[in-house]
Amino acid sequence: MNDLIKLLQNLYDQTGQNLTADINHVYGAGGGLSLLLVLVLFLLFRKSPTKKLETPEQIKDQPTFKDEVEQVSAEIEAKQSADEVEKDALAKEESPKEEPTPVAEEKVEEKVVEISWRDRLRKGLSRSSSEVWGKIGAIFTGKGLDDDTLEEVEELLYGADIGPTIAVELIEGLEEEAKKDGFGEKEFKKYLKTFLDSKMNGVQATVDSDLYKFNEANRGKTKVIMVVGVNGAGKTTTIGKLATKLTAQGAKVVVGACDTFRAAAVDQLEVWCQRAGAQMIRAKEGANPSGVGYDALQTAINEGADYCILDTAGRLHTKGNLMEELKKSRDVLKKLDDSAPHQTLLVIDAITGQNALRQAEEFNNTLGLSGLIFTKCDGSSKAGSAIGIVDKLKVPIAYIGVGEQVEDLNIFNLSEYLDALLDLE
Ligand SMILES: Nc1nc2c(ncn2[C@@H]2O[C@H](COP(=O)(O)OP(=O)(O)OP(=O)(O)O)[C@@H](O)[C@H]2O)c(=O)[nH]1
Repeated sequence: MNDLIKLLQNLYDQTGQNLTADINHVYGAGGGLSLLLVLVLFLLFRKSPTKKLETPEQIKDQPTFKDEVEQVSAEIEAKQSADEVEKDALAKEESPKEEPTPVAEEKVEEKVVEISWRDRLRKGLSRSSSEVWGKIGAIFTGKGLDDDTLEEVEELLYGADIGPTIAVELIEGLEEEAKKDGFGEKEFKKYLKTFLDSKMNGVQATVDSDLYKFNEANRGKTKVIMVVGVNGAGKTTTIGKLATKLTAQGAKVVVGACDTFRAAAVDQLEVWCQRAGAQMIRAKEGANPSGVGYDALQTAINEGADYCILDTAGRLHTKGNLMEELKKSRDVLKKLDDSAPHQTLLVIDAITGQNALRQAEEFNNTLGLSGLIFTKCDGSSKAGSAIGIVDKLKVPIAYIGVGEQVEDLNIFNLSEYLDALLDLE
């Protein structure tokens, strides 16, 4: 106690207080210190209150210091990654919007089955080939012809739609040929090809090549093609295909929709022209067919088009007034170009058979045809009718159609046609 009194007196002296330390001062200082200690402890306990643990489970579950450290670390990590996400998002917002990376176009393996023209033609003429020419050929067995089989051949040839004149000539020749030893089906077909070729090739050589191939040297010299035929022969479809073939070669094409009777025909033509990239001129209100033809040619000349193709309304060759109207439509073109039309093409549906000759004769008498287009050879066994018309009228076949696609129309090649018709390799 004396030591404490001394310690207190020293403290008074050093701090310059004029006091005398005694036992009461020691008790007072001790009480003050105790109070200070209690206060410190109270504050400490209030800052980190401890939970009152009641059950053994609670005690067991009470997080240890290690747990707390791990939890705090996890919280810090979570906070850091949240900050990073937020930072990234902010950076993205601030940076100019990135264009989405174009997804590489998936290459769809499209199996485009390319069918050659030769195959299309053979397929198209297969009915004529098997139902007509195959049957006739099968009669020739290499053992000559007796009267009965000759009669059978005659009958089939007359029904082959090649026309009676050619049929008679053929039979006369065949009577002689069939006497030769070993004159079988193969020989018959070869003989037939030579015969038909000799009948047609002179006429076929007169087709104007401008119909097939656009000649750059003729750029801007509008070639006028007038397309005529009976209803539904395939005029509009053929014009669509033809326009497509010419524009594909770089030619500028104007098409005149001169069918003022059937609005659907004009709409159908418009679809073809849009696809082909050709300009179509349609009738102004109340216009007549000659007027549309005139307008179309005027446009074609003004715009330096290479071709002006005129689609006329279908008409029966037996209707005199309608045939006269066609003549008027043709003549009005001469006011703009006295050499127009440069081509007048008759579209013939192969199904027509022998009646096609009558049609062709009437149209030829009225307009003077420069070419024929045989359509729908795929749906008929009468594709042979083309032969009789060429021989009789001396008008060549310019194109042949064997289906509804653009690829189904092609230049008429005599040798190819006869090979397909007679099923020769
Ligand atoms: N199978 C087949 N169908 C064809 C061919 N050519 C045209 N057609 C179809 O024949 C139908 C008549 O063809 P269009 O072109 O409208 O005939 P159009 O002569 O213009 O007819 P109109 O305007 O009524 O005189 C259409 O359904 C064509 O798709 C062909 O070569 N083969």
